[in-house]
Amino acid sequence: MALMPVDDALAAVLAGAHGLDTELVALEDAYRRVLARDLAALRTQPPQAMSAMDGYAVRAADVAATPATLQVIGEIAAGRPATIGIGPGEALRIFTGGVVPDGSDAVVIQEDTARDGDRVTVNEAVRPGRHIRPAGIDFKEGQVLLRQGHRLSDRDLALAAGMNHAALPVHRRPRLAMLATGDELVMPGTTPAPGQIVYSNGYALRALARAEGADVIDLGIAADTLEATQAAIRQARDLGVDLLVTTGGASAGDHDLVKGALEAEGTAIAFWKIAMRPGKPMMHGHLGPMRVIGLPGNPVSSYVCAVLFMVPLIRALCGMSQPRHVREPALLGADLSANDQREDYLRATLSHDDTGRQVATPVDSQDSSLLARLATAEALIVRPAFAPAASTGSPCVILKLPL
Ligand SMILES: Nc1nc2c(c(=O)[nH]1)N[C@H]1C(S)=C(S)[C@@H](COP(=O)(O)OP(=O)(O)OC[C@H]3O[C@@H](n4cnc5c(N)ncnc54)[C@H](O)[C@@H]3O)O[C@H]1N2
Ligand code: MOO
Repeated sequence: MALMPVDDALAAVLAGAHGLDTELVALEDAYRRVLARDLAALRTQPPQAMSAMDGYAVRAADVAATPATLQVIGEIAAGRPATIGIGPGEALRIFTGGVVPDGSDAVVIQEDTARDGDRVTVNEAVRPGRHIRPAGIDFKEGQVLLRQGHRLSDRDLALAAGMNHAALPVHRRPRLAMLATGDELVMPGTTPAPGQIVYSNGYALRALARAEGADVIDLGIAADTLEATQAAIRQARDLGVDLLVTTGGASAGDHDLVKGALEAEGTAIAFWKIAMRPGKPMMHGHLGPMRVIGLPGNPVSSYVCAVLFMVPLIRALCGMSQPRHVREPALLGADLSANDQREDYLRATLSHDDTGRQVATPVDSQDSSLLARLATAEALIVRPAFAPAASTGSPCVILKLPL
């Protein structure tokens, strides 16, 4: 198969991927979940005009000339509206959040008054409306404030609460199974024998998948045999997961068995090998309703491919209306040579120049096995295929990595 352009590969991965079933979750559990329908306010906020300050509810006309002395006829606290209104020459003591009484059109802050028994002298004039939050200034009943396909931020939860929703309709989390391959892999904390490698990829990938909203099942490490790899693939299928992510065994060597094992289990491979660096041997397919992403084994390759393909796919299955990454402009912090036919994703650190513009500087080695450089990187510089040489300070496009 020919190398597939990155854009085409992403389109293939996202084809037909939509939000999964809808479930109702308590507001407390809805952080970063994706709304399954538009959300309208169940109430008007504030429901009545309210004072923004502690002071006195007055008629602005009564205090147009100062000092003006008014009769204090009662008190209003938040949650305890007055049963009376004010007439000419009258004021009501009011506290922040108190409902502005009938007859009043302004609030004078207490710092601008002098109280003497049941009389108050106002020393500063106020214009009508001063320190009053009109009814509905935040939002009105029926107003749609949060849209289907939107991932809920912390502020959105407060807004939804203010709208009087105790539970929210969201798409269920995609279920993702992660399978590593490689006889050479041993778990962190053990003593590797000569030639063995500590298993690392899965820790980043599972954290990334969970942060994007997936429920992740770890299928561990399959031995480098077709039987073991096929058995693990069947296990994922039988678990009914939405997405199987494999790492390693994706390229052309005698021990790279993932594609063959997937095909032997009946997976329809949509593509294998992408015109990108790192990550060329990535593959994607469907085994019945289960989607499969086969990531390369090199730690950087697996991570970059996961960011570029697994993350948008999880977002789409979570129901996000805009699952793709947002790219940003930056300036190059180093000279780059001309690129070849593979779109390049260079690990880079970020800084700012003295005018505040973002500068992306590639880390000193781009080898796809280098975990330490990957951990230092804050962004990927995206270089199109056949991009000409570019010098320090010239514009580039970046994709920020998760913090
Ligand atoms: N003749 C060719 N050789 C290779 C090609 C090619 O096109 N022709 N492609 C190269 C590229 S590009 C990549 S990327 C790698 C990816 O190969 P695999 O997906 O088959 O990965 P493995 O061989 O299984 O592993 C590569 C490397 O990464 C280590 N690894 C694997 N899994 C993990 C893990 N979970 N944690 C830590 N390290 C892991 C593994 O031990 C190997 O060192 O292929 C090139 N070869
Ligand atoms: O894609 Mo490989 O990741 O170039 O090493």
